[in-house]
Amino acid sequence: MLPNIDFTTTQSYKYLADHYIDVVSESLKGLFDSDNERFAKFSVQFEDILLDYSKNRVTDQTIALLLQLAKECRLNDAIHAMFSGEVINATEGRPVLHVALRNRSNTPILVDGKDVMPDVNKVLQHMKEFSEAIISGSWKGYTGKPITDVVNIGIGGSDLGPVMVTEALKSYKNHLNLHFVSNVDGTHIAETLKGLNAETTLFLIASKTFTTQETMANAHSARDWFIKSGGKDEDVAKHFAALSTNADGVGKFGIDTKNMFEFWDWVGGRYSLWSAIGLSIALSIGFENFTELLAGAHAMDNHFKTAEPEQNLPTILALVGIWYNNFFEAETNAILPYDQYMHRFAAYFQQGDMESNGKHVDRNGNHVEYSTGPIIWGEPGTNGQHAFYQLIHQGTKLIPCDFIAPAQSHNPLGEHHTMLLSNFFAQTEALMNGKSHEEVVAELKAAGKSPEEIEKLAPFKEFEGNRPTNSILVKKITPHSLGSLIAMYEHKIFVQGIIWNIYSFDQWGVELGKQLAGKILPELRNNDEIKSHDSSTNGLINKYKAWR
Ligand SMILES: O=P(O)(O)OC[C@H]1O[C@@H](O)[C@@H](O)[C@@H](O)[C@@H]1O
Repeated sequence: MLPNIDFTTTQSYKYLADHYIDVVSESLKGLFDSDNERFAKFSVQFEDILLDYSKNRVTDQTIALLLQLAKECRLNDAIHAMFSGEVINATEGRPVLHVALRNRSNTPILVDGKDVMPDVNKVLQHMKEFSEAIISGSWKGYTGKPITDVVNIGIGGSDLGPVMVTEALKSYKNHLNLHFVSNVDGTHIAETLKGLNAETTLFLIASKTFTTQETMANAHSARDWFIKSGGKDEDVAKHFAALSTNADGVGKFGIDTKNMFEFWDWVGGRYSLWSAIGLSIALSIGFENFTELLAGAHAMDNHFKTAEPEQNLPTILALVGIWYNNFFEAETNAILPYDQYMHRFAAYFQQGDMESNGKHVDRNGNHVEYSTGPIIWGEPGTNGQHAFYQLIHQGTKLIPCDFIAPAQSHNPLGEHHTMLLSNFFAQTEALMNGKSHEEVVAELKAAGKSPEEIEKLAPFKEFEGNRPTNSILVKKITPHSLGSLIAMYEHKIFVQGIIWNIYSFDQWGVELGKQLAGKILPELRNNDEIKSHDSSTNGLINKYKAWR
């Protein structure tokens, strides 16, 4: 059982609310000036990942109170409940065990009294054999040629993780060309299939439920294309594999169950890249590297489970996030990787975080009276600097940012990486220090501006500063460190969900739109005038019918 505590009724919450009044008037610059030990105090390292959270609007007391909050919300009990396979996804009646998928120590994890590890290992073995056969070319297509292209068809959690990881680890990639089709917009599959040869293409139909409209539509179109290109029904087995929990659905689609890679209902879609859903990753970077990704995540799991809260990276990140979300009333959290390979990292955690903690009902079914999950967004640096950083620096909104950068580049080209990192360091410093009126005046004076011009221009050139950031410096983005980094954010989301007393592992909020689309679809199949909806929806549908 998860604890069930309204965090706003805890003693630490009340202290934090009072304490906030003091901290809000403090400047980060001042906090650094008055404490030489600030970096040493407010940074933690786990393996090759350094989290520096010193550029946050926190004091010793803030951190102490936040840690007390975690304690009062019985975070440790919640962690124990997850890792021991309790049914913590109560609205779906399931345990939450993505940690079992990467449990490299193989210690038994029980669901309904049965150890899940033998099944986990069996699927991993299947993934190993299959990926090795495809990569080596010993697996042949229907005309005897080796596979050159792999198309993963899936959406949401069955797409975002594999896309993000295969991009982030592109420098580990082998000769196979990877493609991802997610959108039901026919353009996505049509454009992808354009350059492909059916004889050498492998489709992975990735869907936990094997009922998702988009994925099923794309899978059928892929099958039609395959048959039209010359493949026969009996050749489908050589070119289609399924990654799913739904064996019946897979069978009905016509995929040989020998080519089905199973996972289980205790794996949430947005936590499934560690499961069979990761097959495209294993194909792209090889099974050894895939297991390194799992090992990195497992190492972070152990850290999360055992490290003291004040040394615990996911816990610290979560608590600092709560400080901004619930006291400063920050609405968003930007994730800004200074690594081009990680360009889908923020998009990945948009689902990871927002589908998990975008909930307004607590674990008792009551409407919460506090803010829950933040809006997650971001793009890689330095691109973002030339796009939206203006608002982060000088806008009216407080945007806590996570800056992530590798110390070592996979492409050490001239001075590029040094330049990239100089921006990484400069941005967090600039956001913290800002630029005072005096500094702006001195600068304008030095540039030869008149006193009138200086007076006019100065306000526009000033930066208030005091804008908080986390810096996450990683030695190098490897399968191992990336695994740890992803798991760190996953557990951050978990901790926040525990404190907000919400269920982080269901996603009922995606259902209503699906239901309505199902109702509207048949209405679009004829040319009758539609009157059954509100005037806006009727008007739009009828105009669409007139224009199509
Ligand atoms: O993997 P399948 O079952 O196709 O689901 C794909 C996605 O569907 C969405 O509606 C959400 O429920 C996601 O959590 C899920 O990842």
